[in-house]
Amino acid sequence: MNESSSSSSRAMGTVDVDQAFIQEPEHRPSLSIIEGQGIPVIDLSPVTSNNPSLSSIDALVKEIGSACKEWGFFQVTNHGVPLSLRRNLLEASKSFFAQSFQDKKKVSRDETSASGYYDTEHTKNVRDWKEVFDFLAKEPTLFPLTSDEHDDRILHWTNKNPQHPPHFRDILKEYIKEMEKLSYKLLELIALSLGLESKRFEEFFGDQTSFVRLNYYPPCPYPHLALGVGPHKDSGALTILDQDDVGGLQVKRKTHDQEWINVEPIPHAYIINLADMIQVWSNGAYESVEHRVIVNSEKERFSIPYFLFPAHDIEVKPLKELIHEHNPPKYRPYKSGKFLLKRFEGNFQKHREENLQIHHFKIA
Ligand SMILES: O=C(O)CCC(=O)C(=O)O
Ligand SMILES: [Fe+2]
Repeated sequence: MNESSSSSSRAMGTVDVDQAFIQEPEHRPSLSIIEGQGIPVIDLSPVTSNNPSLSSIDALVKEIGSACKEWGFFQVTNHGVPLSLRRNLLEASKSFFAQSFQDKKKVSRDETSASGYYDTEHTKNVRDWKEVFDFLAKEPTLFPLTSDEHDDRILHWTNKNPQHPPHFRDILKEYIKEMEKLSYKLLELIALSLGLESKRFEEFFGDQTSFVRLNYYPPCPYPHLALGVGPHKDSGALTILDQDDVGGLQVKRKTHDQEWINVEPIPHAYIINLADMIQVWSNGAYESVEHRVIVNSEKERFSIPYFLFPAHDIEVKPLKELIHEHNPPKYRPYKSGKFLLKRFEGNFQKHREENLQIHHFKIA
């Protein structure tokens, strides 16, 4: 966290608490451990090995379908992403965040591009206890200038490229290639599990606006009051997350009790979560699930999500194959890029109004 973050602090008990980080009482985490069955762990070898049998792929599609329905969150093993590349990226991330604030600020995000460093993200209007570096999958990434539906002006976003650590850009580029491969495999499995043609989702991702995020959660002196990331749903298609061995990610269980469940770190696995657009495309058959990150008073934590987003001008709406007389569309169409801009605009200060969410597009 930068030095200016304490400028608005006031004393609360013995710790100096910056009010911008403080969650409303209902969102403050209980730090006791919740026992319970964790999210499913799925072996992807039927689609990553050389000679898969058709029956093993069928079984995998069924497993993915149940995980999507029951949890919206699962972990995958044997996903094909080289471990050495993941280690290199994690080391590069640690070495980037270990620099001084002045050095990190040299690659700050600004209005010319969403790529870069910042430590001021707000989720639902409360400041997150974390630092971030975002890197776009495509260069340039085309994105609307404003959220106004009638404004056709487009920006060409490019990446911010830190001088340190060396090869930062090359490692990220290589990592993005792997994420693209894995995300297309997952989209195929999800399409098949919904009874769709396997490549059904691919057309949305030609000019994709996906990005990799490096998250750094410093130790936090008041983990009972703040969160690394407040409760939210991801707004793209899906997210592929690499987390280190510290833990802190929690997912809201879909059963009636709505408990927060810890997502236990499993060495070498990836966490997959469905995001808002899969919910709309599937007409609510699958749902985007709420999750959050709790912080730790002693340990720092690193995580690396890859957010898969379609092209900015894709109109997101329930897929026609899934719509029929007894299953009419449950969501109004929206333009991917305009929706995201409206949502970001709402993320900037702490105020009580809810920022734009997918349920605002629900047809009553
Ligand atoms: O750090 C994590 O484990 C998850 C972060 C997250 O949910 C997000 O950045 O959207
Ligand atoms: Fe998230």
